[in-house]
Amino acid sequence: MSDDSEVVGENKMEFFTILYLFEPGHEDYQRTADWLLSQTQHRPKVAIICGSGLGMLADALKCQDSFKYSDIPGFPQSTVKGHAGRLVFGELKGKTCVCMQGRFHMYEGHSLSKVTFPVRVFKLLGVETLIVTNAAGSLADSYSCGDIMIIRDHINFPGLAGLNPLNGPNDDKFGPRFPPMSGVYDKSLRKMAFDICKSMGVSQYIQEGVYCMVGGPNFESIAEARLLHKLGVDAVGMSTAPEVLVASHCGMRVFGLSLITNKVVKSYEDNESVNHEAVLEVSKMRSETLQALVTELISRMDINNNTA
Ligand SMILES: O=P(O)(O)O[C@@H]1C[C@H](O)[C@@H](CO)O1
Ligand code: HPA
Repeated sequence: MSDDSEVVGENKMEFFTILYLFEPGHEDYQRTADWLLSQTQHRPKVAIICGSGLGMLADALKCQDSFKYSDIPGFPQSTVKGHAGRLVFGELKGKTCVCMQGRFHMYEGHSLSKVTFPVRVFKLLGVETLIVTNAAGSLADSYSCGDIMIIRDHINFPGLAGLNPLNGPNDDKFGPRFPPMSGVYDKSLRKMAFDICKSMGVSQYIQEGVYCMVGGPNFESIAEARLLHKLGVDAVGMSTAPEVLVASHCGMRVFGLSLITNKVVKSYEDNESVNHEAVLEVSKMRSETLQALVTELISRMDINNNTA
């Protein structure tokens, strides 16, 4: 007969085992991918995830096939303003792409496997490169509102605290149990983006730095902002790291951009405060530059395009 502590331990295991039964399995991702493949002739090699207010990135796609998230079997729903909730397939300078107009955030109540569900579906569609974009607040003193930060690396705060989309049984068909996270943001794509910005004449507001994901939905307190600043964070937001993690786990190449929509308040003397409307307003301000940058980056990418 086991003592009480052993019984508690056993129950705990059972709880987590039951919990993971409700997580998507390989057949769920496959079902969604098969449905999409049956609805469009496009066979994308590049996927773009649009951050808050950045859905216009999809407007550049030609010969579009577009699907509301609510019509896609297994897809979660967007609930945040500035995230339209549409998946758009199309051609960009001869390269086939799929673009998420709206992403899923943990604070909306989605589990991290739901937040990252589309990324694994993209993998099954044949996507090899993921471009992530987000709206973020800056901690770096040298950054200004409207700057575009090429993401060099990230700090995944929820991940460090044990909230990880790869928790639970590992699906070896996607990737290894213990994936490395160093060098995830592709160096050659980052260099290419810098070169493009130079030729576009916009280098003065291009930065490169470290993005930090926090859980949200609240913006940071001043003490939290100071902590992040001390940790070397350049920009903070509420997304991106889980998507990048899952993309890298299944072998995708990753490139990321943060649009600096606000400076995070770090001083008790500062009476400014941020709000979502202001974030969306600044996103609009840089939409053309971001679209031109992403379009040129994709057009220069070495992609083996095969259309169905
Ligand atoms: O989807 P992203 O990361 O661009 O959205 C940011 C973070 C919050 O969802 C929202 C705050 O305004 O914008
Ligand atoms: N903090 C967190 N997320 C954000 C911010 C911010 O200041 N701005 C846009 N998304």
